[in-house]
Amino acid sequence: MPHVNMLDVGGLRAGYDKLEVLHDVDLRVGEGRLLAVIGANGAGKTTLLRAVSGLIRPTAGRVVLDGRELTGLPPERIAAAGLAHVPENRLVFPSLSVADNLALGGWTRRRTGKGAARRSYILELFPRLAGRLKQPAGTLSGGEQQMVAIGRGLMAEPAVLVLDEPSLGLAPRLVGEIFAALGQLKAEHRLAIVLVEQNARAAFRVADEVVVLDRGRVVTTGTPEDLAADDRVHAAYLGGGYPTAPT
Ligand SMILES: Nc1ncnc2c1ncn2[C@@H]1O[C@H](COP(=O)(O)OP(=O)(O)OP(=O)(O)O)[C@@H](O)[C@H]1O
Repeated sequence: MPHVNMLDVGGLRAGYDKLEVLHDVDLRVGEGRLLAVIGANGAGKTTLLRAVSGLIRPTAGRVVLDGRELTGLPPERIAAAGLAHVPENRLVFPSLSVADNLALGGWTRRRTGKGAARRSYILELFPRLAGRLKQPAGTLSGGEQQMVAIGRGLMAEPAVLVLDEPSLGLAPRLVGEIFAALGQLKAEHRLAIVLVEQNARAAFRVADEVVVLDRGRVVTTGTPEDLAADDRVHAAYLGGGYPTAPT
């Protein structure tokens, strides 16, 4: 069955002042699919997510969400069109409770009256947060803060979720819980997900497709199985030990 492209990025160029960081980047993500973007430090992964979500303005190319062209729109318009961006460093409002952090994420959808239902599905996804709703978000562990940051993005009922290094600095168990939630979001809620990750091994386990970014260009793309069988990708990003055939 063909996958509907929820996010279609083509010929994207973007950077900072006169520095072009992304040169002609293409990527597509279908409904219910997860695309992992991997690459060395400075490859342009964060810049790519910023350009897609409108935090920086592309100088060329297109960003199309569910058939609607959003290129060059400000970030709040892109968010309202259905794209949630969970940036690096799990930004939560530290003095606000978990419940208030989540409620802020649902602000743009407050008139739908479905806030309570959305919150309970986020608590099913991240059961650790259920007993901590009143706790100030700044007192949570790093992994729990990451869950709040993702939950806040989900409160806006996005069709596309883009995440920047959600595993950074977290214990393996928490990484496992977060990646399991991403698997659930794509399978059960049909979200299209773009996951930028340094932890390529974890990303390969949950991805349907992987893009390798190198100095602002897509150099390889394929399924995790195909890429794990590519010696150069394996040596550069997986560091050996990844099972190239399902066991
Ligand atoms: N605000 C900025 N102003 C100027 N240059 C920037 C800015 N942010 C990033 N860059 C430059 O853009 C390039 C790509 O950075 P980016 O953060 O997108 O890479 P990355 O792949 O996400 O790296 P990392 O894995 O280290 O987070 C780098 O050369 C970086 O120095």
